[in-house]
Parts: sequence; C-alpha cells; structure tokens
Amino acid sequence: MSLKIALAQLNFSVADIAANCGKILAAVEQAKQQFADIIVFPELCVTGYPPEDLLLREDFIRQTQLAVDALTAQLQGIDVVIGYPRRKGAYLFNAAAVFRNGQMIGEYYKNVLPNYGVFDEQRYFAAGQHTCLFELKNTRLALTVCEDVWQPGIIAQNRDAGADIILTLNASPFHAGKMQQREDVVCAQVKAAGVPLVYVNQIGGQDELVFDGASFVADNRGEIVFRAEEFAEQLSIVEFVDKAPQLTDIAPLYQPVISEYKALVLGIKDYVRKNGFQGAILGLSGGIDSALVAALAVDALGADKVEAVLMPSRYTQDMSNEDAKLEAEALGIRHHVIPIEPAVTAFNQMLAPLFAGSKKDTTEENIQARCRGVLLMALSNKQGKLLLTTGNKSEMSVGYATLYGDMAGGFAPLKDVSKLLVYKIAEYRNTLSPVIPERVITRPPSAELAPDQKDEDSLPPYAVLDPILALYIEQDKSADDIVALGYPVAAVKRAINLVDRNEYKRRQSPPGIRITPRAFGRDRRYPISSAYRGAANLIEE
Ligand SMILES: Nc1ncnc2c1ncn2[C@@H]1O[C@H](COP(=O)(O)OP(=O)(O)OC[C@H]2O[C@@H]([n+]3cccc(C(=O)O)c3)[C@H](O)[C@@H]2O)[C@@H](O)[C@H]1O
Ligand SMILES: Nc1ncnc2c1ncn2[C@@H]1O[C@H](COP(=O)(O)OP(=O)(O)OP(=O)(O)O)[C@@H](O)[C@H]1O
Ligand SMILES: NC(=O)CC[C@H](N)C(=O)O
Repeated sequence: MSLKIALAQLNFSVADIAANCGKILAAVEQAKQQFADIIVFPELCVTGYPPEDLLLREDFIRQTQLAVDALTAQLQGIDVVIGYPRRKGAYLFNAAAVFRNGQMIGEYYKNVLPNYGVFDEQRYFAAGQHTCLFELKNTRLALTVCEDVWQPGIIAQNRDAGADIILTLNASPFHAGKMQQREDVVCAQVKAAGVPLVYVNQIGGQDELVFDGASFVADNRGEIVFRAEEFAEQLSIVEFVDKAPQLTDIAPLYQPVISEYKALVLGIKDYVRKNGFQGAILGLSGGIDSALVAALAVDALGADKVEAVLMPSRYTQDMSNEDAKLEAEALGIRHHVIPIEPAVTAFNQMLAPLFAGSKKDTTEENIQARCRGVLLMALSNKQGKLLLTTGNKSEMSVGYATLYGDMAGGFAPLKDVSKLLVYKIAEYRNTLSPVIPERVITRPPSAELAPDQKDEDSLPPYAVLDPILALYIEQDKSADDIVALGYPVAAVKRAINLVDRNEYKRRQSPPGIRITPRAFGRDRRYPISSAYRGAANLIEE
C-alpha cells in the first residue's frame, strides 16, 4: 500500500489571510498533480506565525474563521491539513485540522504551548488535552503541532493511541545550530516510540524571526529519510510504502556561516517585501559593517533596489571613500557622495555659544553621525526606501553606536551578528563573487568620528570582546565564570559594565534578524532602569 504525503514548506505572511489561503490552494493543486494523497502545511499557516497580539482581537479570529470556511469548500480531491487559531467558547486553541472533500474530518488542539525564549503562546492559547487520529488508505495518521514533539511523551502517546505516522505542523525559527537541535530532539522521541514522523516547517522572515524550513521525514528508527532545503519554498512528496517512508532527497544540514548568510538575506528580503518598501538605502563608509549590509541587501533585493550614500567628513580617510566606491561599483548599485562638512559646521556654529568653555568630546563626534542619519532618513522619506542600519551585535552589546545617528533607520540586519561573524560572513560572501574590497576586511575597524580613531582604542579587541559578550549575554555566565575561563579581568569588567549600562540604547534600536539562540529583543528582556551590575564584585589586580 502506497501513501504519498506532500510537505508544503512555504512562506506565509502574518495577517495576509487572503494571500495565505491563495497559497494553500495553489499548493493543493500542485500536490494533486503529483498524485499526493494528503498535503500538510505549517503551524498557523492561515494567519502566518507568529500573529502575536492580533490573536487577542476577536475581529481577527473571526476573519480567519470566515476565510477557513470559504477555503474548506475548495479543498477537494486530497486530504489537506492546515493550522489556524480556533475559537471554542471562552478558549482559543492553536489548531491543526484535516479536511476531506469539503468536510473537516479531524481537529487537533496543540497540547504543549511554548512560553520561553521568543515564544509567548500561553498568553494567547489554551492547551488542548487530546490526541487526534484519522484514517487514510488503511493508515492511521496523528496530528501534532511543533512544541508537542519537543516534549517527551506526546509521540509515544499517539503511538499508544494507534498512530502509524505522526504529522507535525511547525513554525520553528532559525538560529545557529537549530536544525541539528530540532532533529536530535524530535528523532530521539521518534526512535523511542518507533513510529515515523513528517515534520513540516515554514520559511520566511517575520520581523526579528527568520524561519529556515528544513522540513524532514524520519523513519521509525529516527533516521532522516528526507530533508528539504533550508530557506527555500519547496513542495515535496514523500512516499510511504506499507507505512514506512521511502528514502529520498536529503538536503545538507546547517552549515555554519553559510546558513547565517542565507538567514540574513531572506530576513532582509521579507522585511522589505512584507512592509511594502521600494528598496533599501544605506550609508556606505568603507568599513566592514556597511560593506556587508550592502552586499546582503543586493543579494536580497537586487542591485537596482539598493542605493548607497557616501558621506565623508574631515576624518574620513581617502581609502574609506575609495573602498566604498569600489564596493558600490562591484555591486552595481547607485551611489551618491554627500560631504557632511557643511552640516557639521552649521551645527557646531549654532551650538558654539552654548558650548563655549567646554572641551570637545563625543558630543561633536555624535553630531557627525547624526548629520548622516538626517540625510539618510530624508532620502528614505522621499524615495520610500527602507534605511538599513549597520550596527552589529558587538556594538549593540556595548552601546558603541550613536542614538539618532548611525542608529537611525528601520531595520538592523547585523543586530544579532557579532563582529567576528561579520568578518566570516563577508569572507564567505566574497567567495560567491568578490564585492567587498580585501582592504575593507583587513584594515582595523574605526568609527572615523575623530582623528586616527580605532574601535580598539576604546574597546577590548573583538577576538577577546566577542567571546566575553557571548558568555555573558547568550549563556548568562557570571563575571567570575568568565574570568575563570581565562579572559582578562579588565576586559571582562569593561565589557560587562558597558552591556549593563546600554540597555536603553538597545531598547531604541531598530529590529534585526535573530540568528543566535539569544538575540536582543523578545528573548532577552532586561530592565532599563536597573541597579544590577554584573561585574560589581570583580577586582582588578
Ligand atoms: N538610561 C538612559 N535612558 C535613556 N537615555 C539615556 C540613558 N542614558 C543616557 N541616555 C542618553 O543617551 C545619550 C548618550 O548616547 P549617545 O548620544 O548615542 O552617545 P554616546 O553613547 O555617549 O556616544 C556614542 C559612542 O558610540 C561610538 N560610535 C558612534 C557611532 C558609530 C560607532 C561605530 O563604530 O559603529 C561608534 C562613539 O565613538 C561613542 O563612543 C546621553 O547623552 C543621553 O541623552
Ligand atoms: N563616511 C561615511 N559615509 C557614509 N556612511 C557612513 C560614513 N561613516 C559612517 N557611516 C555610516 O555609519 C555607520 C557606522 O559607522 P562606522 O564607521 O562606525 O561603521 P562601519 O564603517 O560600517 O564599520 P566599522 O565599524 O568596521 O568601521 C556606517 O556603517 C555607515 O552606515
Ligand atoms: N512554534 C513552536 O511551538 C516552536 C517551539 C519549538 N521548540 C521550536 O522552536 O522549534
């Protein structure tokens, strides 16, 4: 007996219910042409994931239900499994339902609601209590939703209820190493229960999250027999013969640096597309951060949609201008030069009476960054292009950026990318085609806001700083733990003090793409007004 299951790894848009239903119908037709018996879509595919507080609106829930009702009649010919929020009296459930020839033949409510990290599902949903099995071609299929299969017990419970195959609808976001973690966790349960599983994940960027897809099928020994590409829409059919999945294409597992590169490209592409921008604009300085953001933006949007502005000041070195031009030309993007000196001089003159007697400090440095921010935002306003900021995770961690200056903008692609990873991704990008001049990668980073300034004059070297930041921010290690790992006391103290004092800046920074297990934003919610000082007890020798 052969059973063909279609996995619809697609990119849905939050609250674009009509477009999502259109996508579902198109995939159903495609699956029918390929003789699938059943097609499985990702978690909450009708609304997109995560709909966040839209789920608290009854009008939104009603619109979704009306759309599902209208869709149902059109779901003919094969079984169709979709996910959507389902109102039942006082309760809202995260539901997966199966339709056969216009009728709902089974409905499942997610049992385990994740409420950690970036997930807030207990804020919206009530937990289901039951399994849901249905029969197709003498095979009993069970429905589960995402977090269900991360918890020990649910797969075995379905096996005990008589399931031959487990279907899982997912919205599982990317971070470095997530794909392996996902397969390890889920396949361990599959192996223990001895029942095969079909795992369908969505792809696409949604604000700070990016979903990688990488849907898979595991056999009853927990071995992967199919894996879809990461970060690509794909409709795949896996055949089960006598209830066992047949070995088919297995796309590569997560590849460090390459997977992050793809995540960033898709994150930018979808943010621009889903927010209706005409393209993107950025300040191109000749430094590595703006060089990488420009390359990622071109890969995401196409060269004709990206525009760069070179804004030299009196401190900008010739080589910065030269490199910025070289890069713009290599990428084939429109670029303009606007020297900022007239604006900087005007501000300094206007402030001169008030600043008489005070020494020059970061105030004057920041005026330069803010002049650039004003120019870039004016161009964004005029042209409907999204202003991309270029700050990376290391800089966001220690507050090394100017509020309303280089932090002005709508989206921060590198916000969760450490400086060391910026270099690695830039080097990888150049292997696809050489667009970032070698000198941009090899020269020491500088904000060029003062004469001969280098990042390392005021910060520990990134090779020391970045691991300290990861230990403190992503792994919650204490200052003592970090010193015990061999990092210099002075560097640990400086880094932690800066992290603790700069929450206010992060809270005002644009959203960025989450690529680590803990990004700033939804999964790291620290108070701004806080007396906590992680390095208070650290004594420098
Ligand atoms: N708790 C709090 N809540 C809300 N606001 C708070 C605050 N504490 C200070 N502030 C405000 O923030 C201001 C200080 O922040 P801000 O004006 O940004 O200035 P600030 O942090 O003093 O200076 C910016 C730093 O970033 C460096 N930078 C700038 C640009 C680019 C790069 C780069 O390499 O990429 C580096 C620059 O060299 C300098 O060290 C205070 O004057 C105050 O107005
Ligand atoms: N001369 C400039 N022309 C255009 N944009 C600039 C200029 N200087 C700074 N910017 C903008 O401000 C951002 C922050 O400046 P900064 O010089 O600190 O970073 P960067 O040059 O991109 O990278 P790095 O930190 O390696 O120097 C830049 O990425 C760029 O978007
Ligand atoms: N939507 C969900 O239930 C996601 C939770 C899950 N553990 C994941 O990230 O894969």
